[in-house]
Amino acid sequence: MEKLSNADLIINPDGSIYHLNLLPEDIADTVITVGDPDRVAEVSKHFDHIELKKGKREFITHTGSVGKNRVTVISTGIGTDNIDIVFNELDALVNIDFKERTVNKELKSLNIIRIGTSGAVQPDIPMGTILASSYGLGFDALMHYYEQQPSDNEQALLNQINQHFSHIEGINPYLTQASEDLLKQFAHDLPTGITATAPGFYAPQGRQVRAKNTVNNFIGQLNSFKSANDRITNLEMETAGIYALAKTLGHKALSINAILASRVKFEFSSNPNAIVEKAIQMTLERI
Ligand SMILES: O=P(O)(O)O[C@H]1O[C@H](CO)[C@@H](O)[C@H]1O
Ligand SMILES: O=c1cc[nH]c(=O)[nH]1
Repeated sequence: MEKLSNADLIINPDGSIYHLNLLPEDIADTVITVGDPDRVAEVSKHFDHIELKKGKREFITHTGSVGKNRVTVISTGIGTDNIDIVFNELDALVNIDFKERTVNKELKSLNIIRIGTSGAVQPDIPMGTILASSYGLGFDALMHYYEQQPSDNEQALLNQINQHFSHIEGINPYLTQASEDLLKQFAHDLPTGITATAPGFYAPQGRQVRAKNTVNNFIGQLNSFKSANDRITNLEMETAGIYALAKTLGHKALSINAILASRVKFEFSSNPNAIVEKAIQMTLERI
């Protein structure tokens, strides 16, 4: 079996993976990802027991238990460039033999749930809503570097989306569906919709402060997309990369969004922590 080189798979002298600073035994099969490193403790404060706290850069990890379930919570930082690092390294921890530098014969599939913050682009989704992403729609470039095999359903929906956005130069989105199993377990009673993942917070999410935007009324262009059963509900910066890389690597993923902003009503929450806390409690109760 082909060995992975020292430059492709970087293992620290203590046997941990390069950026996450974790050993294979440090992570559970259920992994919660959050963007903000400070949110890791906000999740693990609800654990019945914490067995491990580690970190490096923006990647903070706590592993512990919720009832009988072992759970890891890890921060990704902001953006799909960080998702590239976190997901490849989480996968390496469970699917690569670090001593032999070879891929394991039997591959493990993790259950990965993001608890993130997001802005709504539809007028009927108010601030404070907890919403699950039925699909992740990536306006960033991450997945153009990986081979993908969209399902017929994903390809058909992406074709309609491409047509809708065809007049905007330089946009070439990718689309991946949520894990149906995780949707059933965590989000059967939540509103759902397509989550658009942007490669930035300001102009890439239609915000204008001082620098001038090239795309006019991006929010209007997002919320006017309609197919038979699907519409774009919200904007953030990681979900599409998470769904696409998880699928590529054989893991299940679901994104739970705490809606902090209504982009159509020009509102941003004055108490974002309360909305995030609601999303955390709801997710942990369903593990
Ligand atoms: O609160 P998190 O999980 O970081 O998610 C959202 O908040 C950040 C921007 O403020 C981006 O990472 C976006 O995806
Ligand atoms: O509007 C928002 C709110 C949170 N996170 C984002 O990326 N966008």
